[in-house]
This record gives sequence, structure tokens and C-alpha cells, in this order.
Amino acid sequence: MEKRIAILPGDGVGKEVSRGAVTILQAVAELFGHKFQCVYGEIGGAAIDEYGTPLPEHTLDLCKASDAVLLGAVGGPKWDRMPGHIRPEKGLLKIRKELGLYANVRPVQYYSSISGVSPLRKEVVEGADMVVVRELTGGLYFGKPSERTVQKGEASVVDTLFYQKNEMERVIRYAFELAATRKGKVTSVDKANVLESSRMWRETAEEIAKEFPDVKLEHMLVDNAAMQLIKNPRQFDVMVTENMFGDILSDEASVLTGSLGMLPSASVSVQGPYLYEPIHGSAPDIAGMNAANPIAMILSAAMMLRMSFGMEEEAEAVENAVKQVLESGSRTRDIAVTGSFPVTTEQMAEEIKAALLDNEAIFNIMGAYA
Ligand SMILES: NC(=O)C1=CN([C@@H]2O[C@H](COP(=O)(O)OP(=O)(O)OC[C@H]3O[C@@H](n4cnc5c(N)ncnc54)[C@H](O)[C@@H]3O)[C@@H](O)[C@H]2O)C=CC1
Ligand SMILES: CC(C)CC(=O)C(=O)O
Ligand SMILES: [Mg+2]
Repeated sequence: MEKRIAILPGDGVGKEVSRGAVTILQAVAELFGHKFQCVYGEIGGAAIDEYGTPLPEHTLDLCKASDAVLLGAVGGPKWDRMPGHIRPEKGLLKIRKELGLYANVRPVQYYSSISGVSPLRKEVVEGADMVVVRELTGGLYFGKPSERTVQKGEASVVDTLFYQKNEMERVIRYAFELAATRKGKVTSVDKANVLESSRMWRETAEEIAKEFPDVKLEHMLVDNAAMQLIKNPRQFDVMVTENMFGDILSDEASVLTGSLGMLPSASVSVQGPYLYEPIHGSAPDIAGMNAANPIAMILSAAMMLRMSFGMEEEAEAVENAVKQVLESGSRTRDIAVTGSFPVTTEQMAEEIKAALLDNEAIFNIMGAYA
């Protein structure tokens, strides 16, 4: 089966972890007899440098003409002083809007093999298994006006948190549908004690809940949710929340696994290609050092195989290879324990590829004798 994948490496470690994911996709293609046509495009700072804009039209066209999009990360100090409308991050926001990627699905999975890496005690994180569903095309990151002004002679600034009810409905419904396939619980996170937008969000969650009598709904204020995530993460199944709260809480949730380099994501739309990306950014502090953890990106590719291509067996094969490599003790710097010698980004991807090829070879031999 031929699939066309738009690869947008972006900036910083985005480039390095993208190479890791492509290595794994090539191995999957070889093993399972698929054809993945990887077509490359520029986004973020890389696109600003070459074309003067963070999301050139040709990149967007390339994505629209593909079956799925795999994106590394954007941003970095080089472009931090650019005016707001041509910052690298604007390219990411624009592609999300243009592709209608309304729900960003961020699974947080506990790996017993690296439990010691989390600063949280093992008995707190053990067995944590949750998904943050983050609204992705509305809220503060998109609302207008968003500008500096002068009011009564004083420098002033405004950002706007704007939502339409249907934008809340679709992402909350997605969270309920997901919870119905998991542990049957949705925690809707808001700031309804202060914000009018949150009161509408809460009402909408109550309305959608009526469509899912077997799914339990609870509400939680965002400040409490930030604390509960660390205190008792096992209480959560699916957490659904607006754009900025979800951005912040999912980075926090990565601490349950031990590193930001472990968390993948999928962004879904009503129609058109889905986009897959790690939740982390371009990590300028380690960019170019071949030190980034490629697992978040590789697990994002596994999500793509499952969600965009219906390749469940292939996705599981990649996820199992990741587990196996972690169990073998191999670690990039972010998940290394004191005294151990970390592997590079490239080595980690190669080890995952080797585990994938080995497992499938064994599986095929066993199958032949079954
Ligand atoms: N989706 C995207 O493209 C995102 C882009 N950004 C951009 O990235 C730049 C840096 O932002 P930061 O706040 O530093 O966030 P960041 O996520 O890039 O890095 C935060 C910390 O996590 C570490 N880290 C991140 N990914 C890692 C990986 N794969 N392996 C090992 N360690 C990893 C970094 O070294 C750093 O210490 C900014 O320009 C920001 O706007 C930030 C978040 C998301
Ligand atoms: C860089 C931002 C636009 C978004 C962000 O931090 C994220 O999507 O995780
Ligand atoms: Mg973020």
C-alpha cells in the first residue's frame, strides 16, 4: 500500500528526531511490504531563512496533497526577536489552523523500565496511563485582537481568548469517544471560577456527556489539575481542555514518564491529513549535539501508522521495539541514570530499528512453524 507522508523537520532537534522517525518508517516499509513516499517541506525558522515566511504556500500544498504529516519542531533563539507575525511558531499555528487540526491527542504512558528517571516516586507514577486531549485551533493562541497599543498614554497589550461553541463541542466529543474506548472517564479542565469562556466550556462538557451515558465526567479547575497530575496521576483517563491549558499541562504530564522526549502526539481533523509531532520543542540547548531523544517522534510515527493508515500491527511493532530497547537499558541523555553512558539520537533510532527487524524476523519464523 503506497502512502505519501509530508515530512517537515523544522528547526533544532526537530531535524535530528525526524531522521530517526524516517529510519523507523523505512524499516516498517521493508518489513511489511509497504511503500512510504516521504516528501520534505520547510516550516518554522528554516522556512523563514529560505523563503521569508514560516509557512510557505508550497509547504501547505505539499501537506494537503499527502496522506499524513510528520513534523519535528520549530523555533529557536535565532528567530526570537522577529516580529510576531513571522516567528517560527506562527508557522506551526497556521498549519494547525489551515489543516483544521482541532484536537491534539497526547498520550502519557508510564514505562516501568525508566520509572527511576521521573523525579516522582515510583509508587506515584506506576501504572499512570492517560491522554491529554487539547483543543488546538482556538483560544488565546488565535484570538484577535492580539496586539500592543497605547491606552491613556500607557503602553498596553491585549491577547484574546475566543471560542465558538461548536469548537468546544467537537473536541469534547472527541475526548468522550476516546474515553469510551479506554477507562471511561473524562476530566474536563477549566478555570470556570474566573473565566466566562470556561463556564461555557463546562456547560458544553455537561451537554456532550449526555450522549455518553457510560462515560463518567468530572470537572477540575486548572490550578488544581496541575497539582493533581503530580500528586495522583493514576486518577486520570482522558483529560480534555482548551489550547493553552492543554499545552502547559501536557508538558507537565511528561514528568510522569521522566522526559519531554518521550511524549508523542496526533492532531486530528474532520477531513484531510492528520499531523503527528512530538510534544516537545526544538530544544536549542541540545540542538546539533546528536543528544535528543527520538522516542517521542518515533512514537508519533507509530500513531500515524495506526490512526492515518489503519496499520495496527505495524504501530504495535514499533511501540514494542521502543519498549524492548528501553528494557535493554539503552538511554539517551535525558533518560539516562547517573553513571550510565548515554546513546546518541542516531544510535537510539538504530537500536529501535534493529529491535523491530529482530522481533519481526522471530515472529515470522514462529509463524512459519505455527
Ligand atoms: N511543537 C513545537 O514545535 C514547539 C516549539 N517550541 C519552541 O522550541 C523552542 C525551545 O522551547 P523550550 O521552552 O526550550 O522547550 P523545548 O520543548 O524545546 O525544551 C524544553 C527542555 O526539554 C528538553 N527536551 C526537549 N525535547 C527533548 C528531546 N527530544 N530529548 C531530550 N530533551 C528534550 C530540552 O533540552 C529542554 O531542556 C522555542 O523556540 C519554542 O517556541 C516549544 C514547544 C513546542
Ligand atoms: C510552539 C507553540 C505554538 C505550541 C506548543 O508549545 C505546543 O504545541 O506544544
Ligand atoms: Mg508546548
